[in-house]
Amino acid sequence: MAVIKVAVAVIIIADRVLIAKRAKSQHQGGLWEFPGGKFENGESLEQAAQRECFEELDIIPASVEPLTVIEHDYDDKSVRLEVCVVKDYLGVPNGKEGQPLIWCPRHRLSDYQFPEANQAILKLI
Ligand SMILES: Nc1nc2c([nH]c(=O)n2[C@H]2C[C@H](O)[C@@H](COP(=O)(O)OP(=O)(O)OP(=O)(O)O)O2)c(=O)[nH]1
Repeated sequence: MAVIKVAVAVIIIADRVLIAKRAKSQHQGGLWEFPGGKFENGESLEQAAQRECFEELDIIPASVEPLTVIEHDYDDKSVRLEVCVVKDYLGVPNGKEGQPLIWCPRHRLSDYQFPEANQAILKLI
């Protein structure tokens, strides 16, 4: 199975993390996620995270720090999540694709359901 390479941005400001709800129609739909999406040709993690944050949220990350890489096989897809932490950005976050957004206190993240691959990220933040 081809591995889908995904840039994932964990946006943390004042101990709150920005999470978004995936649309029902998407892979892993209905679950909460960290903003991000598939890499385009030749992009670095910083470039992909900046593009996805702008496309999905109307913000431009100003600091992008690599956090980890997670490889995970779902039944129907294999993903490689390249995860970064964003501690500063330009703009005001807005769910441009109609996706619900929540600034979740870090200690409340366990109240939300994330895709299985995210468990490894949740342990690190
Ligand atoms: N963005 C994001 N994707 C995640 C997370 N956890 C996780 O397993 N994924 C998986 C779900 C999808 O299979 C893949 C991301 O694909 P996507 O559909 O969001 O990417 P995209 O916005 O570029 O997609 P597209 O609709 O433009 O095709 O990574 C996460 O926290 N954030």
